[in-house]
This record gives sequence, C-alpha cells and structure tokens, in this order.
Amino acid sequence: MSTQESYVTDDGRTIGPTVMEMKNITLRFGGVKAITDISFDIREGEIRAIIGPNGAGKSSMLNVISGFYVPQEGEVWYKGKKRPPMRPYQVAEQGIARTFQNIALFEGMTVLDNVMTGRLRKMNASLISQAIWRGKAEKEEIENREAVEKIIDFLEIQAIRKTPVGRLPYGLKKRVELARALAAEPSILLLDEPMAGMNVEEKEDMSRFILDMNDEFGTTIALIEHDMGVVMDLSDRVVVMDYGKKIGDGTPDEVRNNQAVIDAYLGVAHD
Ligand SMILES: Nc1ncnc2c1ncn2[C@@H]1O[C@H](COP(=O)(O)OP(=O)(O)OP(=O)(O)O)[C@@H](O)[C@H]1O
Repeated sequence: MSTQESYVTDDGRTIGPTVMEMKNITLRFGGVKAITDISFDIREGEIRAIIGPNGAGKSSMLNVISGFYVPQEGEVWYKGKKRPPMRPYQVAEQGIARTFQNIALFEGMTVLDNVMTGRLRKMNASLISQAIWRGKAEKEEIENREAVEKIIDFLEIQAIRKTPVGRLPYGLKKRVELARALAAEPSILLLDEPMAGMNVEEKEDMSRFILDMNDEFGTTIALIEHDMGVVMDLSDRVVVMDYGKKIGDGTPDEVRNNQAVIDAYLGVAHD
C-alpha cells in the first residue's frame, strides 16, 4: 500500500499518509554506534511502536525524533519537508510532544497547573495584546481552560486536579504527564516507555488511555518500549531494533513471526 493513501483499520480508525520519515539515520557516541542506518516512517493517526532489547538504541531514536540528538548521518522528514537540525524546543513548537521515562513534572505544583504548562505552546496572546485586547486574552484563557478540563476528564484525573503532583503515586504521575503532553494538542506524541515500572493493572489502564487517546483525539503516537508483549496489542505497526540496527518492521503479526526478532528476544548470538 502506498504511504500516501489513507486506509481504515479493522477497528474502524483512519490511518493517513506519512507524517514523519526517518531516512538512513546513523548516530554515534564516540566509537559507539547507537543507531546504524535506520529508516522508517510514521503515518498520521497510527500507533507506531519502536521496540527492542536493552541497549538496542530505542531511546537514542526517540531523542533523534525529539531533537535532543542530531544524527551524524541521515535525514528527518516532517510533514513533507526535510527538517534542518533543530533544538528540542523548536521540535516541540512544530507539534511534537513527549513524555519522559523518568517523569519530568513540577512536583510542587498541582495536577491542573502541570497540565496547564503543556498548553503554553497554544497560548498566543502576547503581553502587549493582552494589555490592549484584554478580551482576546480572556477568550484564549477560557479556551485553554476548557481544553485542559476535557483532557483531565478524559484521563480520569478530576479527583486529583488540586493535588500537588509530588504526593501522587507513580502510576498517576505518569497519567498526569500524559495529560500535559496531550494538552499541547501535538501532531505526534512520543511516549518514552510509558509502562516502565508499572504493575499489571496500571499497565492495562495506560494501554486503554493510549488507545482511547488515539481514537478520540486522532493523535499520532510513537512509543518506545522494551517489553514486546505490552505493545503488540496496542500498535498498528512496530519497528524492531537490536544492537542499533532495524531487524523488523511491520504489523504486530508480521513482527511476531519474524525469525530475526524471535532470535533477538531469545538472546540468540549474533554473527
Ligand atoms: N549519551 C550517550 N553516550 C554514550 N553512549 C550512549 C549514550 N546514549 C546511549 N548510548 C549507547 O548507545 C546504545 C543504545 O542505547 P539506548 O539507550 O538508545 O538503547 P535503548 O534501546 O533505549 O536501551 P534501554 O531499553 O536499556 O533503555 C547503548 O550501547 C548505549 O550504551
């Protein structure tokens, strides 16, 4: 199927054309090649997973997408244009939001205020226009509040909206982080091991929220994860990395039956 054509999944979601393309990415840290010549694409509206054993290069890839690392070789294409090297905040301004493996929230602030910080990109009224056109700024404030409240309802965190984040258990903090990222209304949402450190019930909740988020807001999601089982039910397509190389790419079924992937997960020796 052409990557420029839309298609409808078995569960009735529409997957659009390619929104991001990684072309022949190579990333080195001194003598260590974290990523070797990897290409793959992300389509609009899909849930795209990047999986692989420890040290495979997943975090490095996520950091290339989000602008934390600039690869020595290869190109990143976004919305049909080659992306020049960019700082992470510029990538964020382009509509790519992310969560972190080690939660990065303002612990002393309430859940509501943390989620509001995710909205900063959407706040357009400058200080001057706020002074002159108070009405415009007020309207924007109301819109922002409404958008944030919708997300808070959606992620079922109403009951803790006034609680300082520092007091919350781990699973809920992860959910608040998700809410904050979603508040930016990203074109692509990058999730860095969203289920790491969670118990079974928390993992089930998180899976449900990721699926619902994609369904309800149409958010394109790219996530990295080393637990293969967790992402198989969630993802439309999966890239599998091992020792910095791409060893598989396809639907969960294709990837599950790929011998190189099976070997990598069973720890079969490499040539
Ligand atoms: N900042 C860095 N400096 C030097 N080497 C690095 C750096 N970041 C990653 N590496 C190396 O690059 C390789 C890939 O690491 P990366 O963290 O991307 O893998 P990963 O698949 O995310 O692993 P994990 O599942 O354990 O998080 C590893 O050999 C790692 O040691």
